[in-house]
Amino acid sequence: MNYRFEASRKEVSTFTNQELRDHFLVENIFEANQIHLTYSIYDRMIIGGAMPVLGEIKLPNPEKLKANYFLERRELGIINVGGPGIVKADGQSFEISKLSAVYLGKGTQDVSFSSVSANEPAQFYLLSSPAHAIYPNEKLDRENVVTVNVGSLENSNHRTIYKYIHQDGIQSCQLVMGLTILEPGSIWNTMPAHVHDRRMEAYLYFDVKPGQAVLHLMGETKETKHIWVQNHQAVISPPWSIHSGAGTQNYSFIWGMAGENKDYTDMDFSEITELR
Ligand SMILES: O=C[C@H](O)[C@@H](O)CC(=O)C(=O)O
Ligand SMILES: [Zn+2]
Repeated sequence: MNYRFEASRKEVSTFTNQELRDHFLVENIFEANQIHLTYSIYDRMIIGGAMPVLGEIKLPNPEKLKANYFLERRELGIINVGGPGIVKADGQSFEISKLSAVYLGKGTQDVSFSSVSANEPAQFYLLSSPAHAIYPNEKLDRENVVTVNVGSLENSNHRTIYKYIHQDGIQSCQLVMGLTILEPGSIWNTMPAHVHDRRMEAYLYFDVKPGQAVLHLMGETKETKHIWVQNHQAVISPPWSIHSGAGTQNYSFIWGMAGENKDYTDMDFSEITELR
């Protein structure tokens, strides 16, 4: 498991492109038959991916957690962005196709991942935050997810927000998770930009078409920075940072947060004309 420590606002404002990438970009999420995990010190979120091709892969118990098992003091949100796959949790089996999700609560001991077909491997995106209470393990199929249609083609930000784990959805201790799909011709996510000092956020960009990329924006409103992000790469957003992006074409991304509250609408917006 990789570690990503904090960087101050002042420090970030002086970062070179490479330093910015080293701190905030997670390049390796999905690798055949592997689980990759990155531990961010921001709200102690673990960001990762599991891509089983042949057989099962187990959720490990990284030494750094000093736990008896991964979910001893944590909860886990899983969204599949690949082919149909199976999540096994203490003997219970959840089959999920693309864009369906599973929540696993604190106390779940044995977790493993497999694909229905090696020709179309599942790609499970993983987000885990510390948990103090047990909430039931649950699956949510894509067709049952609460959606909100926002933005407009005129503003190049027409998109649908799918909310999975949040105040009024799957219950969790602090994890909030969902995804956003941009319509063809729309490229901007989260514009007007916002911050929520109360929660960190992480993004996984997916369904970025071959040859295309996303310009992810971060930093303070008056000191913005950018990172070019490829398909299936993730970015970590500190609680004080904006998180927004413009693609060279439409794309999708999974967002996830942890912190003070699970209120999706708790955002402090910036005026677009205030951005620097
Ligand atoms: O705090 C919420 C997150 O930043 C995202 O859900 C925003 C988003 O998906 C969008 O506006 O496109
Ligand atoms: Zn946000």
